[in-house]
Amino acid sequence: MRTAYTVDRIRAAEQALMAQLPPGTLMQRAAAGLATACADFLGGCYGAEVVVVAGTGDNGGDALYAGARLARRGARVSAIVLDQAKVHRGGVAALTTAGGWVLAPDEYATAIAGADLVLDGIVGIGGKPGLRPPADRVLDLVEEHAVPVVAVDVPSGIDVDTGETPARHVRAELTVTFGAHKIGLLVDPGATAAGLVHLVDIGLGPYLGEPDVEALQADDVAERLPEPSRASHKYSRGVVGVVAGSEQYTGAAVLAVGGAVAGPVGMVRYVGPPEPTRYVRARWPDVVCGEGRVQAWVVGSGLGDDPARADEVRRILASGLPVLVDADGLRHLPERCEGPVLLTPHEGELARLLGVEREAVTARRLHYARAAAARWNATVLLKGATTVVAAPDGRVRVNTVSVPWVATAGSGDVLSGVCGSLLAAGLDPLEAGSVGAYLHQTAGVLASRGGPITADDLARAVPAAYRMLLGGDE
Ligand SMILES: NC(=O)C1=CN([C@@H]2O[C@H](COP(=O)(O)OP(=O)(O)OC[C@H]3O[C@@H](n4cnc5c(N)ncnc54)[C@H](OP(=O)(O)O)[C@@H]3O)[C@@H](O)[C@H]2O)[C@@H](O)CC1
Ligand SMILES: Nc1ncnc2c1ncn2[C@@H]1O[C@H](COP(=O)(O)OP(=O)(O)O)[C@@H](O)[C@H]1O
Ligand SMILES: [K+]
Repeated sequence: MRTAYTVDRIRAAEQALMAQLPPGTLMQRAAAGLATACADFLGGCYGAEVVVVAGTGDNGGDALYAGARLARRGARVSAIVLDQAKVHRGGVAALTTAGGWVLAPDEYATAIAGADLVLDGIVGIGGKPGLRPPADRVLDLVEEHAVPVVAVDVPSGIDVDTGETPARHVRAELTVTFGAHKIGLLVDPGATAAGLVHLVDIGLGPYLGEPDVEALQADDVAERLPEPSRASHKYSRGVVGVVAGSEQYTGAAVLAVGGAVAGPVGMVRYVGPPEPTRYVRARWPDVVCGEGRVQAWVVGSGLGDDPARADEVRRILASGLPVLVDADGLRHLPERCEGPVLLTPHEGELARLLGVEREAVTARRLHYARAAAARWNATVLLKGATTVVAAPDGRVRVNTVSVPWVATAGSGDVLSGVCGSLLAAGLDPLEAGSVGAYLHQTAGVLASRGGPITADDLARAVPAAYRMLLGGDE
């Protein structure tokens, strides 16, 4: 499990650990891990040109000490000191002792133009969002010359606790973070600004407590994927009912059912009008069409605006059974949901639900997913490159495994079927949403292999992704 914490929790853990260690120990641990990661990134130190950008706090200190280590290993390391009066003095002394040097302002442009790597030590967890002068001017040069950036702890300028980027910020190829992941490294748009994230263990683990945000990894997903036993029969494995598609949107029915049959349930029921029913029957002889007992429902994709279907959605939501509500179904939510409910909006749908602009949701994904979960007393899965799943009790999971080819028409319909199948097999909405999102994107990786895919390809790849995660034969 990848776990992320607020800045306050990380600071508290740091205090507890520091009280037991000689001064400066944690910074040296951080700098050593950072220097090793930079050397790996560069593919060797000797002769590499590295520019350290050091702000006024300990983040600058980490960057300078790492620069000193790289200089000792043969790199040519210079430093841009953003404020001479407040810079970490020990860090500057270590760098110059190791053969590095501090640049004069008229040398910045040439040094950055010739750099193989810029180390962003502008601000870390003590930073407020945005970049003050002269950091912004230095970043102009870095972007102009397209120099790769390794961010120290976090990409400077992001909101570390939320992943929001309300102002100018660094875009890194790699972020080397210390002690624990910060929430803003896992949630977009901060996650995108961070690039790849490498965690350096500095010993905070025993002091961190419960995480604020979690991200499942392959072994966590494998543990959670339901598997039948010798005693299983089709009903004990779970039955999922799908209410999706209409005369106009027949594809939504086929794709949502496609996701459901690819999941762990023993049986799928489809309930819908004649035309989509014909398509579903033709495609899956194993799907039972018509009402009947189920353990969970998937409702909403491609329903259109038929009032009879809206009543059906309301009736299902009032049943107390686990329900996944997607797309058009989201227009028929009660004032507050009862029972286990998983809502799966994309940003536009969540914006409409909450009466805000889509851009606001894009900018504040964690905030609005949490707000909607609290407002409707339901788990909210906000789709996108980093999917956020927020439960009404405050727990949050994000899915950071993704492939952009999955952003294709009908892909969300497949996701609804996959997550609904997991709900019917007994997972609670937070588990079903987070496991389903991981499974769906893993199917995308397998189906795509670097090229375009259709939603149908995605559904067909879900069983292979399931098998791979369980450690079965390829
Ligand atoms: N936690 C841990 O376990 C460990 C932490 N370690 C390291 O310490 C880092 C935290 O260091 P930190 O507390 O000194 O704060 P830091 O992030 O350097 O920035 C504060 C300074 O920046 C300034 N400033 C603020 N906003 C700004 C902006 N937008 N643009 C420009 N400047 C801005 C702010 O100025 P002020 O607002 O006070 O005027 C203040 O002077 C942490 O990220 C990690 O790298 C490791 O060494 C070891 C283990
Ligand atoms: N950039 C991206 N990278 C990976 N997956 C993405 C990206 N953007 C969207 N997705 C995924 O694609 C699916 C799109 O769903 P949705 O917006 O409902 O589309 P549709 O309504 O056409 O089915 C979701 O699972 C979402 O998480
Ligand atoms: K930084």
